[in-house]
Amino acid sequence: MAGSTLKIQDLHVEIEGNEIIKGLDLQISGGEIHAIMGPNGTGKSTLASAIMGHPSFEITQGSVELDGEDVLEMEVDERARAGMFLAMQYPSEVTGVTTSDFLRTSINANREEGDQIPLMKFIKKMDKQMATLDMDESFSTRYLNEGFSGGEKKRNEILQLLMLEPKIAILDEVDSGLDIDALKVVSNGVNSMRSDDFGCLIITHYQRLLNYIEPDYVHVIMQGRIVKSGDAALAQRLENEGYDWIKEELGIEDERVGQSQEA
Ligand SMILES: Nc1ncnc2c1ncn2[C@@H]1O[C@H](COP(=O)(O)OP(=O)(O)OP(=O)(O)O)[C@@H](O)[C@H]1O
Repeated sequence: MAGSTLKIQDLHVEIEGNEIIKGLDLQISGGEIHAIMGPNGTGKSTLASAIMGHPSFEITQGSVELDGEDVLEMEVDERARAGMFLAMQYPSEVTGVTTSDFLRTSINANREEGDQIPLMKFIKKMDKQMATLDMDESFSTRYLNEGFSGGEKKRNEILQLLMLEPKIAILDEVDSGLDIDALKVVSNGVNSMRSDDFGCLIITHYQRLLNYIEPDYVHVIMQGRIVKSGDAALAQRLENEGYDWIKEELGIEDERVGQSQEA
């Protein structure tokens, strides 16, 4: 079967009683790269966390389905096993667990008991993907993200993407903290995943990343909803003109950071 489809309909998400996502619709299918952009505090990371099942975010309305299966009924590990992946904006440091052990355990957790990845196959794959990402092999034996620089953490998130080969990935600001060379390397890594079996949602503030990973669709989120969609040219316009023209079009006077407000 070619590609999976993640379908989000009328999603409403609250945190501590504050509604952040207010009726969001989005569909991502295999073969498609979507980018989502929007001012600070408009709910981009909230959307990513809610889709992946972070317990702090309460979904009060709407649905998220992967190939017709109710994602919201799944535990976090079931979502990963179903083929969903999140590269986090702020990856956690995990002392005592090496990057290599983490990756092997994660891959095997997504496989059936009798189908665990053979050690040599795993090592070969990891070496290959670390080379793709221009990562020194010493990272494999370091504790997960411990003492990694901001850019190294982001590379490590993409290493997980390449190793786990999800059907649908959400990349939350993978470009933040990357130097220019690293941006290209990370983009090449993401582009190497491009196929009909892979759909991707890229959360970013900067058009620059989208020069390297060309999106099929660009969406703008404001006030917890997608208020505009287009192609790569939309990202270019945002880069040149900012968000004011969209606010004017929609009659949004003040996008206050961190406050619930009515549209
Ligand atoms: N754990 C939390 N407790 C309280 N409020 C939260 C929490 N997490 C997020 N929020 C609030 O939810 C709103 C949306 O945050 P979110 O991180 O989703 O925005 P964002 O669009 O990803 O922002 P940015 O572009 O700055 O990364 C913000 O006002 C934020 O302060």
